[in-house]
Amino acid sequence: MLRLISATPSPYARKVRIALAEKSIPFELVTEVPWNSTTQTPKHNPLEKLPVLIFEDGTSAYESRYILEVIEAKWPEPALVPTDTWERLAARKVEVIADGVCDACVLLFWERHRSPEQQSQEWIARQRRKVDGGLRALAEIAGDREWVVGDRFGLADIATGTVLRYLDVRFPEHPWRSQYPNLVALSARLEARPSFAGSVPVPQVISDKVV
Ligand SMILES: N[C@@H](CCC(=O)N[C@@H](CS(=O)(=O)O)C(=O)NCC(=O)O)C(=O)O
Repeated sequence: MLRLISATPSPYARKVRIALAEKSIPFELVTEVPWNSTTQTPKHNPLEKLPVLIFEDGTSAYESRYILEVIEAKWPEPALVPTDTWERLAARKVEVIADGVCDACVLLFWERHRSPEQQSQEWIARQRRKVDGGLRALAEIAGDREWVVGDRFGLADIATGTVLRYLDVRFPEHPWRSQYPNLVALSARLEARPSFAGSVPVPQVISDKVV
């Protein structure tokens, strides 16, 4: 059985969970805390990050963007990336922006885990700028169209939907809902899909000291 190492808050893992669900690919969800010493992730990814997709032969794929490319190659229908080269590249650019906002949220989250005197306000401000800039770009790209890129649901919607809901977990005070009504409407449409409803992110308990 195909296995996916995931974590309950992970937006990167949620992209993969949604893609597998949208393609009706059966898999075992292995939920863990990659920040605890009990994690199995390093056995399958030398970079020690989840998500990790583990195939029946024991080989693994890691880095969500790469995992999604592998899934698209192995199970092409229904397609989640446009066939047109430039539309496909537009969708991948949306994923770059969305992942970049998630990356900034992760850095912000850990900076805030440091003792107040250790926290760098400059570093926090820098990450917040990346979140604000990325959301602004996503709002401009999405506009008021039904789908973020092209004329059907796909990768760009998965990436955008997952980062928006991830903010509720890691950056709940961010005012994106008042800033971007178009993203609020898009998020509501996407979260109504069974693949999204079945993978809503929630915080996890981290027992080890990480920073
Ligand atoms: N670029 C990676 C990021 C993955 C990532 O940062 N995963 C986190 C967990 S979560 O933030 O997504 O919940 C992790 O495993 N971190 C462990 C580590 O960085 O050592 C991807 O897209 O897969």
